[in-house]
Amino acid sequence: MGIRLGCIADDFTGATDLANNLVRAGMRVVQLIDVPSEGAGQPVDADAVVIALKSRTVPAADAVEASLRALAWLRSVGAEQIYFKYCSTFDSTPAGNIGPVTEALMDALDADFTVATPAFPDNGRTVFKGHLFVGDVLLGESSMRHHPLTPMTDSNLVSVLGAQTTRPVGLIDHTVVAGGADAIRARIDELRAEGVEMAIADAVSNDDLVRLGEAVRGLPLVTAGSGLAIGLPSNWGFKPSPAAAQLPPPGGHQAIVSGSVSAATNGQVREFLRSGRPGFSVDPMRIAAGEDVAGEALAFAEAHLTDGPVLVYSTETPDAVRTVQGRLGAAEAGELVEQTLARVAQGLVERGVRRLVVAGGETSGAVVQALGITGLRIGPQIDPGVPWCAATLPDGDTLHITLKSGNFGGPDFFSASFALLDGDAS
Ligand SMILES: Nc1ncnc2c1ncn2[C@@H]1O[C@H](COP(=O)(O)OP(=O)(O)O)[C@@H](O)[C@H]1O
Ligand SMILES: O=C(O)[C@@H](O)C(=O)COP(=O)(O)O
Repeated sequence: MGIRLGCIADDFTGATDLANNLVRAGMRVVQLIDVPSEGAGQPVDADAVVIALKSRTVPAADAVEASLRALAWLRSVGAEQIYFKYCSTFDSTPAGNIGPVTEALMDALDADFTVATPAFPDNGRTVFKGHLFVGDVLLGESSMRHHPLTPMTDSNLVSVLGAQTTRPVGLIDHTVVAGGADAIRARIDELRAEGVEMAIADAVSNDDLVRLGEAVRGLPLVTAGSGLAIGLPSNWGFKPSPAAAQLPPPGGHQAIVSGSVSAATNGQVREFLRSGRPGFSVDPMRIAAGEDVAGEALAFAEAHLTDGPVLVYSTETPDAVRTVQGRLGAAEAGELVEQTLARVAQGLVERGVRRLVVAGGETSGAVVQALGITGLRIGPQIDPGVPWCAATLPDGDTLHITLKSGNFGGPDFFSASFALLDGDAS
């Protein structure tokens, strides 16, 4: 059996989130970090392949180029349908990258229609009348309005996507979705006849995603958060399986590296420190001043690693982040912090850490690249959208790693993740 679903994820936490939902719906999934170099990685023994890119916040032309390279590779291994995965909060700007990447993939696949839905009800992301809700509030009223790189102030996804593409954008609203796959297909035909090429699809429950999944069977391209993955595997006869993939037994020291500035991560960092666990705060202004902040963080960690998990974090409140960005520039501050945290992660692994939690999508990209990881095996789910994974380090050792999306996970996520790993795999 060949590759059924070929997936292109625009960040690394998003990729494991998607892989996790596919595994739980019964597919065997291989997750690759970036596009394999020519000739590498074939043949692939899996039902789905997820290629993790770091393309969410790069210039649109670079995101398009990387996504088309990923597409070419996925087609070379025979993928039957392509899934472009973006954030469940539709993180993007008027310049992209969701619109431009979708257009480029449609052109390359000769696709005249695709759907777009970031809905992920298990994590409180629902779409109704084209408007995205985060928990009980509209996207534009949620903490995402303060995001450092992709502030989301408009909740109407038809207009958000419309601003990023020259193609007409329509809506498959909830009345249609509730009517089932035939009704959705009829609406798609109607939109096509009107010249619409992309449509935001409403979904407020997993049942809606299952109905949508059935309806988009046969479309060459679908675009979504990770939620739609719940509804696709059954198109090929895969059955949901609560038994997440087994990972090898864990060992080694435990650490957390957090560069996420999302509201949920702020709460998780506060909770970890409140419970008396050790944490080292990384100050971007000190990095910019040329101080050896990574070295200090590693010396701190080394003194505590034998007593349990240690946290190294740059996580700060939106006000503090804005102040730093005002002084250094948003992109420059982000880059400085990402590179420092990536060096810290490398140093932690050199000091025997083999169970590592990383918080934040951009941060995870920097860390995984610095560690030389090329693929991940998906293990048990800690919280919706966040699985433990196993990676092989360049020296052959196994690292258990979880890449936590900024706004995912309960307040005690850090402690709970280590407890789950030890309970599950020991
Ligand atoms: N204290 C800080 N000041 C300014 N920028 C920061 C700070 N801490 C982290 N950042 C940057 O903010 C961005 C956070 O993005 P990401 O890692 O995707 O997490 P999230 O989206 O959950 O906030 C990264 O580029 C990170 O380097
Ligand atoms: O879809 C989602 O919300 C996540 O999979 C995701 O992509 C989150 O990104 P970060 O908040 O940047 O971790």
